[in-house]
This record gives sequence, structure tokens and C-alpha cells, in this order.
Amino acid sequence: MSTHYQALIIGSGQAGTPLASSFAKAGYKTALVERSHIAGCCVNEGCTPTKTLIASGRVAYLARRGRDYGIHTGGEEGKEEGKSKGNKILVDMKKVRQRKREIVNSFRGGSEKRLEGAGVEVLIGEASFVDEKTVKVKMNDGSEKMVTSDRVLINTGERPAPPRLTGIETLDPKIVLDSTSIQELDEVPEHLVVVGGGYVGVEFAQLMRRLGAKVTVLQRGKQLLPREDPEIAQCLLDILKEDGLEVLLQTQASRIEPVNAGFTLTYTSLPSNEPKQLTGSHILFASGRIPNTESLNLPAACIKTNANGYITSNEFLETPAPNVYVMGDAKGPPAFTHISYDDFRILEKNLITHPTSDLSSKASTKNRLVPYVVYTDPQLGHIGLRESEARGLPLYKNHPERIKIAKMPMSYVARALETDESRGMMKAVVDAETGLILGFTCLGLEGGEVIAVVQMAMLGGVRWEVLQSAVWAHPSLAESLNNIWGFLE
Ligand SMILES: Cc1cc2nc3c(=O)[nH]c(=O)nc-3n(C[C@H](O)[C@H](O)[C@H](O)COP(=O)(O)OP(=O)(O)OC[C@H]3O[C@@H](n4cnc5c(N)ncnc54)[C@H](O)[C@@H]3O)c2cc1C
Ligand SMILES: NC(=O)c1ccc[n+]([C@@H]2O[C@H](COP(=O)([O-])OP(=O)(O)OC[C@H]3O[C@@H](n4cnc5c(N)ncnc54)[C@H](O)[C@@H]3O)[C@@H](O)[C@H]2O)c1
Repeated sequence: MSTHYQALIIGSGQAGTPLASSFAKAGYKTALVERSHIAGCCVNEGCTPTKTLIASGRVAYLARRGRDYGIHTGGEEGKEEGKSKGNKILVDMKKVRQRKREIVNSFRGGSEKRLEGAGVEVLIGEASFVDEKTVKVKMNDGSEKMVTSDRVLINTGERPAPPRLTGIETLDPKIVLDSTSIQELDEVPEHLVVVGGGYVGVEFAQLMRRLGAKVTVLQRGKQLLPREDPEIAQCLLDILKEDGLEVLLQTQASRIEPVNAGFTLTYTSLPSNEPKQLTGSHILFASGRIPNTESLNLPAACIKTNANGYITSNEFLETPAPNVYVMGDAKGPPAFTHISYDDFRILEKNLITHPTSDLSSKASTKNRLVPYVVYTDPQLGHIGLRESEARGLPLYKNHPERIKIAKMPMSYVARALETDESRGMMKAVVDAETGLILGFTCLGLEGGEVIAVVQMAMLGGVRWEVLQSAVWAHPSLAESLNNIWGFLE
């Protein structure tokens, strides 16, 4: 016996959860299958908990730096080379974790209530295809359900790539961490070794340093955050080093073995490539994420994946199987909550609010302007094209003179100086002929908010000269948009 639905969503991610509610509110009989917890990675182990923890890290940082502002907490951490190491602070990791748990629970509870209020039937279990309209759900209570649906929407996300390092299985599993388990620590690691210098790696590395750990980052590539323009990555590296992190670039871990409560790790770094060793108490694998697609039995529904396991689809998020769609991280990068949420908007419009067979009127993923923010401190916000990407486009390959670049240190921004948080830089990429802004990066105080101002200009086709001559409130961070264009060359 199977139950029939008009819409079946697999995975309670950032697209599937609101889309299930939209279908149900529009009168479709709707089910959502989720094998773990409602609201997916972002709310449970991604954006929400990490940014909550990072807020605690920032308080620790500012409290320690209080003396720079004339604020003393009552004790001093000590001196290094005659210079104060700052205020003495005490980190209560259990409280830090509790604050994180409460915010996650409240966000997840909100999602659960919205689904219930909309009338979505939630099936807690793991889904796999039997054919393109039929899905088997292995319920978490051990039972099995067969469901059929007029349309199936996949939003199963990704998970951390498993650790791959000779000897890792000999370590106490409690000290081998991924981006989920590190958030449940109730003590600050003594010496955290982070494998991978991408988004996850740099955010956790700085956070743990601020909470009091010694931190070493091993990054395989020549720079942190490999997709960034090199001077941005270098600027972030300088900031992290200033914060006391050790960062080893062009470095590969080759072997690990347990020693006392921790481990000895053997690694090689270019150019010497000679084996070296370091010891640590905990190791975080932050070397990428892999899609949750293999347990879906996709071949049964003739749904294709690429070599990395991501589901292939067109710009309308349609898979080759009729009436089967894919949203969010499961379809491949960029893997951001706001992209998954935009996938929701696309399908809500095309399937519920404005269905049409006219391809030109359909919502699509084409020409999406993609912002992102890496929540280091200062934040690294970016919108549009990076310089290297712009220069790679055929138009600019033929006319490189049309690209103009402006770079400005954050130490030229009054607001950043007044708050004594002037580390970082801004970079703009413009088309000199049209005056349009192609891309903008702000590695600086509230960089994520500053890029949103430029994003508005880009969305509205506003030329850089308009920002240059606009009246911005003083002293705001946006005021820097008067000045950066003076550096265009
Ligand atoms: C540490 C960390 C920090 C991050 N920080 C940010 C950030 O600051 N900003 C940002 O934009 N992005 C961030 N991301 C990325 C962001 O979390 C994801 O891009 C976002 O959650 C979108 O995911 P999704 O909608 O594809 O699905 P997800 O949110 O991953 O949800 C997928 C759901 O599907 C379920 N599922 C999987 N397979 C099955 C199955 N067979 N049957 C039933 N259910 C299944 C899973 O249990 C999961 O609940 C972060 C990620 C991590 C790991
Ligand atoms: N603030 C945000 O928006 C945010 C935060 C966290 C994660 N995310 C999303 O999650 C995705 C995954 O993040 P991630 O950091 O896990 O992956 P990533 O792919 O962004 O970075 C992984 C890094 O690890 C390095 N690496 C891989 N194997 C290695 C090895 N054996 N030794 C040393 N270095 C190695 C790679 O060179 C790369 O720099 C991101 O791309 C992003 O889309 C977003």
C-alpha cells in the first residue's frame, strides 16, 4: 500500500522546508521526508550555530582587547616582548555551547511550527527512489512507507567529507572533529589542528583561537580560500597570523598517530617537501563537503549525477526525470543558504504561483548575482566577479583595458579607525566603458553589510560614479564608497 501526494519534498533544507509549506498552503497534499532534523544543515549545524559561536568568540576578542580602549576587566593576561597580552578573560565553553544550542532549538522549533501550521505531513526517515514517482521511506522508527507523488523535489544537501589520513582510525574518536562535532565540545581544545583552509576551516580556526586554543591550519593550496584574489587571501592570512594562528600553506598531512591524550602529525610542505612533525590535542577536518545523493537510489528514477555526485539539472532546476527537481547544495556549488532559498523562490514561482510553459517568463538560476560572507573577523564579504573571473571573460580577454581595479585599505575608513578595527581592505572591479561595477570585495569591519550596499547598485545598474558622488552619512562604513573609486587604475 502506498500513500499518494501531489508534492513530495526530500530533505528539510533551506529550499525544501519553505517550499513544502507553500505547496501545502496552496492546497496541494504535501509530504516532507527528513532523516535527521527539520531545518537542515544551515539551522542545525551550519550558519546559525557557527555564527552564534563566532559571536562568543568576538566578545572574547574584544574583552581581551579592552585595554586598547581604556577598559580593564580586572586582570592582565601577561606580557609578551614587553607588550601587554590584554585583559585576562575566562571562557565558559559549556555556556558558549548552551547559548548556541538554545538559538538552534528556537530556530528549528520555528520551522517545525511553520510546517505543522501549513499542514505539511512530515515523515521522519530516509527516502530513496523506487521510480521517478515512487519513493520508499525507511522511517526512523524502523517501519517502512511507500509514497507516490505527482512531483518530487530533492533538497538533501551535503555533509562533511570523511577524514582521509593514514592512522586516523587509531586516534580517540573524541579528538577527531568535523564541522558538526566541534560545535559540541564542552572544553576549548588545547591545540587544534585544522586540515583545510576553506570557509569552514578559517571560521573555526579563528573562533577557537579567540576562545583560547593554540591553532595550526594546514592548507594544501598556495593560499587560504583558494577562489579569492591572491591579495585578499594574503590580507586575511596576515590578520589570522596577527591573531596568533599558525598557518602552513602548500602543506599535506601524511600520517597521524596517538601520543598521550593527543597525537603527532607528520606533514610535508612545499618547497622542501621534507617530512616534519607537530603535536596536537584535537584535529578538525575541514577539507570540503560531499553531497547526500548516494542513498537516494537515483538511477531508479533516471536522475543523473556528475563525477562528484551532484545531481545534474537545467536552469529551471529540472532533472532529466519528468517532474523531479533539485534544489540547494545537492545540485553543486555555490553552496550557500541564500542560493538554496533562491532555488525555493524559483520553484515556488514556476510550480505554484506563476506556472507557465513560456521559457522566457520562467524564473531561472541564470545570471544570479551571488554574494557571500565568510564570517572571519573582520568579515570577508564579496559580490559579483572577482578580478581573475572578470579577466577570464571573452569580452575582457579581448579588451583587458576595459577592466579597472580599485583597492583601498580599511585604515582609510574613518569609522573603522574610530572603532579601532581597521584591519583589511576593499577591492572593486569595474568596466571602464560602461561604468558598471562587476565585483566588489570588502575584507573589513562589517564587510558583509558593506557589500550589500554595492550589491544594490549592481542590481540597479548604478554606475560607480554615482556612489562616488553620493552623500553618505558620516561616519558610516558606507562612506568609504565616496573614496575607493579614487584608487581606480
Ligand atoms: C559549518 C558550516 C557553516 C556554514 N555557514 C554558512 C553561512 O554562514 N552562510 C551560508 O550561506 N551558508 C553556510 N553554510 C552552508 C549552508 O549551510 C548550506 O549551503 C545550506 O544549508 C543549504 O543546504 P540545502 O538547502 O541544500 O540542504 P541542507 O540544509 O543541507 O538540508 C538537507 C537535509 O536533507 C536531509 N537528507 C539528506 N538525505 C536525505 C534522505 N535520503 N532522506 C531524507 N532526508 C535527507 C538532511 O538530513 C538535511 O536535513 C555553512 C555550512 C557549514 C557546514
Ligand atoms: N560563511 C559561509 O557562507 C560558509 C561557511 C562555511 C561553509 N560554507 C559553505 O560550505 C562549503 C564547504 O566548506 P569547506 O570549507 O568545508 O570546503 P571548501 O571546499 O570551501 O574548502 C576546503 C579547503 O580544504 C583544502 N583541502 C582539501 N583537502 C585538504 C588536505 N588533505 N589537506 C589540506 N588542505 C586540504 C582545500 O584546498 C580547500 O581550501 C563552502 O564552499 C561554502 O559554500 C559557507
